[in-house]
Amino acid sequence: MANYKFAQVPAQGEAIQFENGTLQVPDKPIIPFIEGDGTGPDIWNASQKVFDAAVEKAYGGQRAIAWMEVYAGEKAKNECGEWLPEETIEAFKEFRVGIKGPLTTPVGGGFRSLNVTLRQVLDLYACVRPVRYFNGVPSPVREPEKVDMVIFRENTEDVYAGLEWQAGAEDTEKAVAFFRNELGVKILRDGTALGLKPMTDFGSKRLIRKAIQYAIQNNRKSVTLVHKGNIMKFTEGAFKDWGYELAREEFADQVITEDQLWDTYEGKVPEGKIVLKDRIADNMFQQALLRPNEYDVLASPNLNGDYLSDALAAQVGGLGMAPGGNISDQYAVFEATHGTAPKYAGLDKVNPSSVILSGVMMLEHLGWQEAADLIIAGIEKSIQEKVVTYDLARNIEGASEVKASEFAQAVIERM
Ligand SMILES: NC(=O)C1=CN([C@@H]2O[C@H](COP(=O)(O)OP(=O)(O)OC[C@H]3O[C@@H](n4cnc5c(N)ncnc54)[C@H](OP(=O)(O)O)[C@@H]3O)[C@@H](O)[C@H]2O)C=CC1
Ligand SMILES: O=C(O)CCC(=O)C(=O)O
Ligand SMILES: [Mg+2]
Repeated sequence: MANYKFAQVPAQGEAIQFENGTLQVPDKPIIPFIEGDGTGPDIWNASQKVFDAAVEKAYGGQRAIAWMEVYAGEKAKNECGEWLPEETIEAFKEFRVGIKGPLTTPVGGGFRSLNVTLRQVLDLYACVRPVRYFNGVPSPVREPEKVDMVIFRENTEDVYAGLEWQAGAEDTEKAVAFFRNELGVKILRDGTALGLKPMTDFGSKRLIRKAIQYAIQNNRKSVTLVHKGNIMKFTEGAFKDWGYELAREEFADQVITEDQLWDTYEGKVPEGKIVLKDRIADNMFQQALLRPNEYDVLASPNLNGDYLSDALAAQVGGLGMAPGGNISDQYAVFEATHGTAPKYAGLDKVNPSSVILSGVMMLEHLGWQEAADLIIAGIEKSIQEKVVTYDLARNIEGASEVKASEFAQAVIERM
């Protein structure tokens, strides 16, 4: 076991193991969690109660989560003297499955995103963000029930990797000189800033593989590659090409392309096949609004996936309803799609459903489906009875607006 200086390892729990490619989950797994910055503590406190109540109700004490707080962000800076102690990363490795609240990232300077760092150092290569509609949630679109998509966003590469050089810095000038003199790039202005957009077949294919496997295992209809390959030909265009190549190499029996669908199958999807499509990203944003029922699993490079996540979340009620998980073959750290929503920090106000639903994904990942189902039932009933937080209440007539903690209690009472 790693040597923990700040975190306390719970005495009554065991580590999840990974054997022969699968998780071995004990009845009392130790699950590390990061509370998060801003609204993080409010949401976490509400969510944790829901998880414990659901597990208790589903398994009558035979199973329980042994929570282990680990530190990152402002709390870590205050209590451990650093933003992301090494032991936090060690804990997510040692215990394999964890959950986190949002962490603040300064804009335009300061430290790099701790969220992105965690994804990179743990190599959590797939950011999985399901977008589904709960009956009764107010939405800006006419038929939100048609939205049922799962975003698989590449999580380790692309401009999101944070490889940037500041305007005027010595290294930047060297790089600019290299591009001008060695590669003949004429259009770089003096004083330019630079960023790199690294993308590989390895990184793209493992993400697209996970998306296709998910589609097969969950009887989904299609996987759409979302790219800007007309403009960024060798990065985003290659993402698309690598996706089709992967489908040919590894999923020839299960996947047909959209061209094959029309050329060979006259538009009728053969039983048991998944259609692989691609859309240029700007078009995809309007397709998602106008024809959401034609889209199902989406696979995209990192930045497109970031934008798509918030845009699609809006269609089903907003970021308060948007869960996610960062998943690799061995490790997983679940987290909501949204950030710290700082203006609401400490008000016990924002919607904890995002983190509660991220916990549902975590329980499903552990194979604890019964507990996950109880939570979904509790959320559905609370919303049907119009017991909701401010974000939904502001657009539901006759709603009872409750605080984050009260919403969690309402879910527990309705499980
Ligand atoms: N994974 C992570 O940890 C992430 C961290 N961040 C970081 O968070 C910080 C703030 O980012 P910002 O751009 O303001 O984006 P946020 O996602 O934090 O908030 C944007 C808006 O979304 C709504 N919202 C967010 N969460 C909830 C919720 N739980 N319930 C209801 N509504 C919600 C609020 O809308 P309204 O104002 O309409 O009420 C809020 O003002 C930044 O430092 C950013 O880098 C951002 C994204 C992810
Ligand atoms: O790390 C951050 O601050 C932002 C991350 C983000 O927006 C996301 O992952 O969706
Ligand atoms: Mg985002």
